[in-house]
Amino acid sequence: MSQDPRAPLTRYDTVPAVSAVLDEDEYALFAEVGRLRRFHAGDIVMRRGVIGGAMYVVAHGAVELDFGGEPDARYVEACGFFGELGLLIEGCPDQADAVAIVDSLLIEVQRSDFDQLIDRHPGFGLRFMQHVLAHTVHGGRQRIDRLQQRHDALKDALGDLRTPAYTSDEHDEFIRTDELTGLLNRRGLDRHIAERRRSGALGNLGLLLIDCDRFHAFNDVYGHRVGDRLLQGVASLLNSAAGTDDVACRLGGDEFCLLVSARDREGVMRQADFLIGTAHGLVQVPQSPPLMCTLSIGGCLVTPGADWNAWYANAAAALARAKRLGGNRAEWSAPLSVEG
Ligand SMILES: Nc1nc2c(ncn2[C@@H]2O[C@H](COP(=O)(O)OP(=O)(O)OP(=O)(O)O)[C@@H](O)[C@H]2O)c(=O)[nH]1
Repeated sequence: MSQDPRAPLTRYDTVPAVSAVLDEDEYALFAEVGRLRRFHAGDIVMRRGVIGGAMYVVAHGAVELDFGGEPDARYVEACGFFGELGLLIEGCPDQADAVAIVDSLLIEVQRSDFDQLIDRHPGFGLRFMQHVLAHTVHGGRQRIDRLQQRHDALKDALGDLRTPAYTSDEHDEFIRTDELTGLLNRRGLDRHIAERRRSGALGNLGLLLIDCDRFHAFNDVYGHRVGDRLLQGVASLLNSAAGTDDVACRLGGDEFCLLVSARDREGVMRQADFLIGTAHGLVQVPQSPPLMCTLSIGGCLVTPGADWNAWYANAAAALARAKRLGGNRAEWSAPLSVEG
């Protein structure tokens, strides 16, 4: 059935949406012809390069799309759709790997379902194709912008290489900084402690050793990239808790530390409780993938006469206790007897 171009406007003739999210009417029509399919977290929904011919609409849950060669994956949540090109263009391979990142319910729409839909609602077919086209063009434009930015960054980097532009200060900062989080790395922390020791500023200091709870499982469920984002979130949390003289560091993997100005156990543990409480609060925010995981913390006072290895061992003993007790808590270690 073809539509008279002079026909009055229907509700499908409005300006097409740019994002790959269906409005209420579109969603209802796909739900009418599609088939509900359940996917568990980690299940593959479609593979890049495979000729699939089906489109999916997220009814509940979330799916990660990896287009390959793009720095960031795209997340599709309720009412979002993907796989539409495979549906609309016969023989067109799917453009992305799609993986359910939580248990999800998807509406699968085969080409025969879509044909049925067009027969029943011809105006809808036109409107949906406009929507897909607008989204594809917009996505293409974004991709071009990103390529342009990458090109500019590479050009700058090349320029920097030609002129040995790194000052020794910049080089110094580079080797002291953790690339993922921007916090100090172990080398940076060692230098910081050595400087403080030289200037006699190791007194009234506490050490918090901070570790993410069950991070291995988090990576398994949500993927390494989402795990990276969570580590960046932990770093932001530490930065926001750190006072002007405090220093946050990523020791490696999912282990961090915070050197805090504090005279006694109360001062150190106040900071630890703030971190535990804030992380726990963020975990409660319904968000997929989650913003945060719970933390475990071991705290102790820094004894200036001892060295990093002794402080670390002291805080690590408290951290191990916090983990044994189920995580999401801070434990304390009594000060070492060595005095400087
Ligand atoms: N995403 C991401 N994961 C990392 C990175 N560095 C280390 N990991 C992962 O962090 C996980 C650390 O897990 P574990 O130390 O075994 O402990 P856990 O699962 O947090 O368990 P508990 O500490 O006992 O609660 C490992 O699976 C590492 O692969 C990183 O830079 N990014």
